Amino acid sequence: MDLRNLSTISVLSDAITVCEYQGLKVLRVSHPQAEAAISLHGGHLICYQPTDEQAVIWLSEKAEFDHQKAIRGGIPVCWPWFGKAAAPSHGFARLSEWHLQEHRENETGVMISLRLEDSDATRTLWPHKFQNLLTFEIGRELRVSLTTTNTDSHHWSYSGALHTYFTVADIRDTLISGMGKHFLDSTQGNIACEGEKELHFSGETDRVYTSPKNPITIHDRRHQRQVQVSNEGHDSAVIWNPWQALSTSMTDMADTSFETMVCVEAAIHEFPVELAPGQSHTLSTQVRVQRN
Ligand SMILES: O=P(O)(O)OC[C@H]1O[C@H](O)[C@H](O)[C@@H](O)[C@@H]1O
Repeated sequence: MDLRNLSTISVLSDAITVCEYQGLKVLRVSHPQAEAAISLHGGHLICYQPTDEQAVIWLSEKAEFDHQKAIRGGIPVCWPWFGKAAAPSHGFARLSEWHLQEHRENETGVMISLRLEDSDATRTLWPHKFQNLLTFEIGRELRVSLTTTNTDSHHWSYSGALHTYFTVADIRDTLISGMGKHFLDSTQGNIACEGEKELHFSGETDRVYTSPKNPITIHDRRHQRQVQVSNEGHDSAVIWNPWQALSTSMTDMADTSFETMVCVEAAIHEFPVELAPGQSHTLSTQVRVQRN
């Protein structure tokens, strides 16, 4: 996505502009340390590129910008469940309109916070009151934090993920370390497996790593860089690449675009977080690029 193609609605500050892109409202961040874009539909970060660095976050060239759909790429917020535990898949947060709560900036970067609360529409899908604050800290590094508060009068629990899509030069020349050895293999009916310390890619990969370390490192050998992903408030790391056949079957992915992406997701998967009235929990992911 070329951020210059977004049409300006209003200027919020030196670094933040409210724009329109194919009917969606997008906050464009242009700061000496980094460029980024966040769609209010989904609370979805769709671009992040530190200055003098290649794009870090992957966005499908065929992504559909539509209020009814999730955007393919970026950082979808999967909440209050992960996957097909209920409908819609990955929960309703990535399909909801988020609201700007707060923004700040200084010489190191920009902070933007978005808010999503329960409504009649969310309560028909999930009968609980909540408040979600989603905070983006954008600079040389990226940090995304989802703080969930139970605003209801009864306990409830949730799961989910910050489902980050990373750009790589070539998935066949990429390896991942730090995700631990134990995983559930979604391509084989979620059987428990033990893998190697490094993950190489040669086919569809859809794994829930259940004892991940910090950081998980994406070794992008052709870009001659390492992307370090440090997660908090999670219990698992999901690693996903759909490979050729699945990419071809998806209307919002080009046939070969699996070659330039990999998802490393901070997930609450194994142990749903239970919150008493008034309690909060934060799930976060931090992304740092290091040159070889
Ligand atoms: O197509 P979506 O609903 O966005 O899901 C995309 C992918 O998300 C996760 O990584 C899951 O582990 C995959 O099984 C799923 O295919």
